[in-house]
Amino acid sequence: MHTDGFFRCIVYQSCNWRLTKFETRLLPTTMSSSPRPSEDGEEPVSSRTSPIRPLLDLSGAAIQGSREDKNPSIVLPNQSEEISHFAVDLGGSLIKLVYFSRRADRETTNSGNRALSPVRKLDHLKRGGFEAELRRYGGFPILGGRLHFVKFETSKVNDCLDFIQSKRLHLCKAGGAKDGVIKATGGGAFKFADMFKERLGATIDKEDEMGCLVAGANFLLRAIRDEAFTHLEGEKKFVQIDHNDLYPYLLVNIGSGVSMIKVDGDGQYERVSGTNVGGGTFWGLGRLLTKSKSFDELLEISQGGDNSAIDMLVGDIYGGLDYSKIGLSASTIASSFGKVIGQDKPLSEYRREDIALSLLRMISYNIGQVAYLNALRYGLKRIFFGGFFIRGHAYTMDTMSFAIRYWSKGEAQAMFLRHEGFLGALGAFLNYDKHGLSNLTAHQCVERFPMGAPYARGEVYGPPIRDLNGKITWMDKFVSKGNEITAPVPTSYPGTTGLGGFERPLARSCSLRSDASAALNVGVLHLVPSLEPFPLLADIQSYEPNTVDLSDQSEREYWLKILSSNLSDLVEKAVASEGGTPDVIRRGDAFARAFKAHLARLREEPAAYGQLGLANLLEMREECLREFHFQDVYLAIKQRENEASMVVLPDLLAELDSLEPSARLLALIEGVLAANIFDWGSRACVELYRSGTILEIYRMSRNKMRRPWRVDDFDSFCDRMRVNEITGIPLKPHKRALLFVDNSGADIVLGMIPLARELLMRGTEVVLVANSLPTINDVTAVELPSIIAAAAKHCEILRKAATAGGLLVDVVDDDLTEKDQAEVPFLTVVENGCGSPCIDFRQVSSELASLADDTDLVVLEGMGRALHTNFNAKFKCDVLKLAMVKNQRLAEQIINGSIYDCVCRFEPKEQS
Ligand SMILES: Nc1ncnc2c1ncn2[C@@H]1O[C@H](COP(=O)(O)OP(=O)(O)OP(=O)(O)O)[C@@H](O)[C@H]1O
Ligand SMILES: CC(C)(CO)[C@@H](O)C(=O)NCCC(=O)O
Ligand SMILES: [Mn+2]
Repeated sequence: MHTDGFFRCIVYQSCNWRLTKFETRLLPTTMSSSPRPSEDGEEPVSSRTSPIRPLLDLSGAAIQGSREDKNPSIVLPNQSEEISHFAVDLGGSLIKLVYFSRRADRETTNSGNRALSPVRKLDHLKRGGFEAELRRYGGFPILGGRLHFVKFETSKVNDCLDFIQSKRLHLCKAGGAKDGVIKATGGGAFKFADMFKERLGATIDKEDEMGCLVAGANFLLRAIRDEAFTHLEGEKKFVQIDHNDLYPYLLVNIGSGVSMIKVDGDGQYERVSGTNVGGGTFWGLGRLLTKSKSFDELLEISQGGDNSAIDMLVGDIYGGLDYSKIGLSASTIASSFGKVIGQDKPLSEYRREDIALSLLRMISYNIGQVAYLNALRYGLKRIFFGGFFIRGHAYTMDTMSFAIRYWSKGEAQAMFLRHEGFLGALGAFLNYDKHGLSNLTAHQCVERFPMGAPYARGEVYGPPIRDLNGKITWMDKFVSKGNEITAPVPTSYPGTTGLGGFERPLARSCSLRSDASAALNVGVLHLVPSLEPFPLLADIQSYEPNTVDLSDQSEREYWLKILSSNLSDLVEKAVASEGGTPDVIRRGDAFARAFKAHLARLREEPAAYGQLGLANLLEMREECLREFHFQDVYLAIKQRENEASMVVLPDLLAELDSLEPSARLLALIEGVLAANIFDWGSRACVELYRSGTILEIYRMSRNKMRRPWRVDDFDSFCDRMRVNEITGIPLKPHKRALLFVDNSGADIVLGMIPLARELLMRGTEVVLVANSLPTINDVTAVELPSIIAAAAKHCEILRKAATAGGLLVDVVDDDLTEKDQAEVPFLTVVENGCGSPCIDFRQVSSELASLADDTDLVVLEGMGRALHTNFNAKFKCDVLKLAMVKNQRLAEQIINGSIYDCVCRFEPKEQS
């Protein structure tokens, strides 16, 4: 949504249309003022869903309306609403389906505001923005869209075909797919080929199973940040994979049977071993022996088992003693199921729980051991386990990790993959030509965990949901089911003496959830080609956006509690923001349930969605609101505060202009800090608003601005900003400053805009960097131009700079001569690519990234951008971090201070 203007250019370019004719008309970026809700409740439009570089059907495309229009609409009459294609892995036990979707706008409308100046756009294009990108991606455009993961039991292949038909996946030709051809792998690609032809009229294009597994694993390890993890003694740890040091590794895919593949690079692999004792063996034998109805039931009952009732232990043979000479303890399993031979008992006299556990341990240890031997054989240190046998089950993973660690004496490491069972399907999917997906990297992938979609999380729960209403209804059902799910299943640890060949694996968090909730481990993967790492980060490898790591339990609890306690207030505002009708109330309710379910899930399994930081939590809340079509909860508040602040602006500017340069700079920084108090995301501040008007609070806040602030680098900043005492001309003016702005109202109007003006006066080009999508009361890139226009009415400098920057093209500015134009630095606006109050500099809009070259000052304003995230981030240029701390705990933690303390941290570019 947020790069419409750019989008259009790309579309034309990639189709070799002549761009010049429409160029000037099309260039102003326009944005629809808020994210458009999707018609299908399943897929909310996301902040990071950028529509650039899609494969669109442009036949019959036409300009709508008058050609004299500044921003004519383009109609794409033949563009279907959603372009999808898919690939399947038809395995012995399960069918895995990966499908792609994107919601192409039927027409790209031009209503709404301008977020980027045409000048900025031209600039970017001149730099060869998209040409360079196309080159980078080997000439193939990358699709923006979403990848969904779904699985079915192979015995229910008809359900899978129904699903494909209901989603009309087979009718799509995008992604280089040939008419009626489906990429498929696994044995079923052969077995079910006729059935696919009959039911769908589609031909199966068979892809080699091993090649697909490898392609899928390599893609995941490269493109998904928190994909691989270790699991030892109940503890899950995400592993940051160094892409330059990934190969060689051993891939062990535990499906029905097991394949072991030595992987040396992209497309370079060899299947070195396999074993027929695999997932099918566990489930098949388990079902026979325990009468379990489902695979998950079998796993679940194993948790209440004691395998010493079934297994023959070393102690059973050695009269209770260890066989210490060869390093075996009495509790080592000497022979799985061996105890049974001496007991003339029928099956019914054994506990099914005990049988399930014996079986699980037998199979897991065996696979672990064979894997280890193969790793040893080829000198491989890393073993990645895939396949649905793992099922994200803590005990299974612990057992296998234990085996690997034990046998390799700690030399080799077992790692697991979040998309464990989807490797093959993903690999087959990547084989579609020309979608360029294989070139995607982690910064272009954003994983989302939508609630309420019956088939978005790897499982199918019901018929496709067609609209929001259906989704809400489904939410009701999900949550009533979810209540059972999210309550941990009591797990009794058997005080067994019969604990395996190794010490007993301690799977602490091994309460097993039913499918619905466990499946949340796989989200919907949003592919956003227009995201890039911010080039001014000092070191992207070591960059960690989150200041506070929520892996500490009390920390996590604290923030989860804050989010829960703020929820009812938020829902109330959300409902009011959309008119408060009974329908909206229902929607608000569904949002609250969904978000509570997320929180409950995280409480239970903190690593459920990958590594958890506060930024992720806050973003999840915004995403969840968008999922239930809440567009901009604080819109009315933002507008009210903007207007109230604008009234004060002229007096403030006059007051500032009466000061000497250094006193003025201080007043400006004080102003930014004081105005940063207006934060509807902070509970403490919301309490304040109950007792005062905006101006009263602002004045109070200003009066409290006594230096030294808790973090106070003002002197050093002031020094960097020194001016010639006689002429008043800055000694070392910055060339370009990027101001990352925070809240609407006083924050932007009385804080950041005056600071921008000061920089402009000093000859520095200023770019205001704001969010692409609404979040709390933060100002968005779409809203900024009109705020600047209003401010420009009171200020010549702003007016000239904004006109020069192309922000005020609608205002005919007769006073601005060409000479003026050349002299005045630009004031422009750019969106950051985010929809949350925090910023992860590994994933920003390409427009923002393209501005890095000439930037020598970055100003990060506000708690979210400068404290929760990026407080410790290092940049390649001068950086000023300004924020008022509006949370007591955070103040204590990061600045050893207290609530309402201020941070003015200046880190000059390191002189090389
Ligand atoms: N809901 C489930 N139903 C059946 N098996 C399951 C389920 N969940 C996990 N499993 C386990 O996963 C195994 C199947 O894993 P996977 O889908 O990776 O293999 P597959 O592709 O079907 O088999 P193969 O590759 O050998 O043809 C089953 O044998 C079983 O052990
Ligand atoms: C036959 C396949 C490859 C089918 O996915 C798989 O089930 C497997 O690797 N089985 C193990 C066969 C063996 O190597 O003994
Ligand atoms: Mn398989």
